[in-house]
Formats: sequence, structure tokens, C-alpha cells
Amino acid sequence: MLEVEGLHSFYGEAHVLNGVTLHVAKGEVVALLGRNGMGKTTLIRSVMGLAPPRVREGRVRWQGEDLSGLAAFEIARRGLGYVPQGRRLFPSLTVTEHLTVLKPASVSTGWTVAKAFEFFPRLAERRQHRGNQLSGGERQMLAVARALMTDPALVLMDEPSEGLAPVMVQHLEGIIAQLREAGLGILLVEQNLYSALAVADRAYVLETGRVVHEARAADIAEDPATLTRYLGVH
Ligand SMILES: Nc1ncnc2c1ncn2[C@@H]1O[C@H](COP(=O)(O)OP(=O)(O)OP(=O)(O)O)[C@@H](O)[C@H]1O
Repeated sequence: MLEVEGLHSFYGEAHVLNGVTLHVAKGEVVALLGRNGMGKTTLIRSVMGLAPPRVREGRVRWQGEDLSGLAAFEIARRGLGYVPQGRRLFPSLTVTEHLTVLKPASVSTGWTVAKAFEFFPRLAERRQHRGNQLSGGERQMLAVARALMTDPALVLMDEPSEGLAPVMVQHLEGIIAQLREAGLGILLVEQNLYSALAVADRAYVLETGRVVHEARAADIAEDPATLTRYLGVH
């Protein structure tokens, strides 16, 4: 469904992605692992058509179509959702407003506000609260709910568990599992290795802008040598 082929991305002259090739199949949860600064966020932004960085070589194909040169909103319209690192919510908008900005309440197909509230009951309780009145976990749920409002077939999530209490991380894992059951594909960037491996089908390890390892998530979890070598986990 998503195919990234030999992608090279730059910030100015800094060559950050060095020919990344990976794919995500329909309905698959794929984790993108790697230490700080290895290029995970850069890859997600490159796929979503967000600048910076600048893609100078390689291709992103989505459902057979080459996305090169498309603006971010055109890419989003084709069914790619994005949960940015740090949530990026509007402090003064309410929960409901965050959702209706992307899809008017009158639309009754796909992910509606009502369906989002059914899926995230906590957000329903907080519907009139503003972005700056929500807890970290509620903010993350809202960032995920907002990404769903465009009815994506694949959601790219950049470190969704960052800054969350362990109980919220578990809750998030449950949400990802439910989305997968609903048929959504997910490309998940995670610092929280064990959380990523708990929900992913497959994982790639990125090191200095290159994929250096690919495996089924279950195999990586039982492969301490790889964890130590690439991820600095003991
Ligand atoms: N806007 C930018 N301008 C210049 N260099 C950048 C910019 N954003 C990231 N970089 C550099 O690109 C490299 C890859 O960063 P990136 O954020 O993609 O890594 P990451 O694997 O997502 O790490 P992290 O977990 O810290 O976000 C790093 O060396 C970083 O300093």
C-alpha cells in the first residue's frame, strides 16, 4: 500500500535520509525504530510531503501512485493521516472544534464526530474543553482522533507515547490494536521500544538515515543482540 523507495532527504546541505526503502501493507502496523536523530521524523515528514526536509531522490508510492511533487494537503486527501510529534493542537479550540475543523458535523460518512466520541469516550466527556485544558493522554487521543477525521487508510504516528504515563501508554496500545482491527494501516515511530513491539506486526530499524534491520516485531523482541547493537537497549 505504501512503498518508500531509495528516499534521500536533506535539510539544506545536510543529507539526513540516505536511501530509505520500506513498505507498509494494507492493515499492517509497522514500527520505525532507531535512536534519537536517526531520521525517523524526517522520514514521516518526507512521506507526508511536509517541508523541511527536501526530498532530492527516491520515491514514495501510495496505492500505486507516485506522490512526488504533491502538496501535503493533497497527500492527506489520498488517505494518509498524520499524528505529529508533540500533538500540535490549538490551545484555544475545544475538542469538538478540533474535529469539526476537518469534517463538518453535518457529514455522516466515515469517521464522524459521533464515531470519534464513541471510540474515545474520554474525549466525549471533555468535548467542550480547550486544547490547553486537556491532560497529556487526552491531548494524544485528540491528536489521533483528529487524524482519523480525514478517513485515512494509513496513519503515520510520530512518537505518540512520548510524555505519557504508563497507564496511558497501555491505553494507546489498545487504541492502535483497535484501529488495526478496523483495517487501518499504521506506521509508528516510537522511542518506547517495548510498546512499539507490543502492537507492531513488523519493524524497521533506522540508523543514520538508512534501514539497517527489518524483522517481524515478535522476532526483534527476542533478539537482544539486535536491540543492543542498534537501539542501545540492554
Ligand atoms: N529542521 C531541521 N533542520 C536541520 N536539521 C534537522 C531538522 N530537523 C531534524 N534535523 C536533523 O536531522 C537528523 C534526523 O532528525 P529526525 O528528527 O528525523 O530524527 P529522529 O530519528 O526522528 O529523532 P528524534 O527521536 O530525536 O526526533 C538529526 O541530525 C537532526 O538534527
